[in-house]
Amino acid sequence: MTKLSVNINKFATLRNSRGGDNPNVLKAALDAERFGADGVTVHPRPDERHIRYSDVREIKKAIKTEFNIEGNPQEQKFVDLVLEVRPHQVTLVPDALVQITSNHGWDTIANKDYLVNIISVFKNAGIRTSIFVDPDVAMIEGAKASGTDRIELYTEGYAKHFFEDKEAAIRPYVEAAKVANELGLGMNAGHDLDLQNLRYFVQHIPGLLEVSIGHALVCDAIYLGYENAVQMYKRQLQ
Ligand SMILES: CC(=O)[C@@H](O)[C@H](O)COP(=O)(O)O
Ligand SMILES: NCC(=O)COP(=O)(O)O
Repeated sequence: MTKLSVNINKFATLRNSRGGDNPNVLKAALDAERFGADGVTVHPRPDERHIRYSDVREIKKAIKTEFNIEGNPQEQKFVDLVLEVRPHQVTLVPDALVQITSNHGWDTIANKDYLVNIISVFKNAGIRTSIFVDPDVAMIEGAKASGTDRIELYTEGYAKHFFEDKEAAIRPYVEAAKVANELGLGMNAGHDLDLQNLRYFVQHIPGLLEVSIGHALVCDAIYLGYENAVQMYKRQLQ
């Protein structure tokens, strides 16, 4: 069954908005796993707008399920943090500092040499690697050449068009998944997945190992309760 990794970035957004420690980010991570999540994801951005490097170190000491750290390895301090903390998985995301959120995958062809090198650094440290990619067959093939363990399909395009034409919205992802499975690439997915679009996605993407979900889940938790929200997302994966 596809695993759920809860991205707790937005708990940190709320905490930072008042300069205190409420909500406590470590508690959000531990509660996610207590409520049934299979893992926790954080995305410490260079400006620490939400998750701080100190949060990452604190969570690593206490987490019992899978820890996934996302970020851009072109920031040396991100590489240093990941090698220090050694999470189960690192997900490489090609975000520029100025981006409000992640909005594209790697050009795995243009960045092949760079990705081969940085992926080997993390793999040699015993950390599973995943790279954020668009549902583009050429990029999936390029990901295989990079030596990464997994890809993470960037699902904003699917979410954006889900209600207007879900068959069309899922089509590129089905194609990408077919190639990833043929190449023996592990497959994760994430970005803008929610309670409305998640089940259809999981039903149509064979071999999907993990979804990482944050923004919508935290928004749902405000209205439905955090424990209830985590369990509602888990039920979408059954
Ligand atoms: C890689 C990805 O799609 C998400 O983890 C995204 O990075 C969320 O980042 P924000 O929480 O800063 O929007
Ligand atoms: N990798 C995707 C992720 O961790 C969460 O993305 P979102 O659900 O906050 O859009």
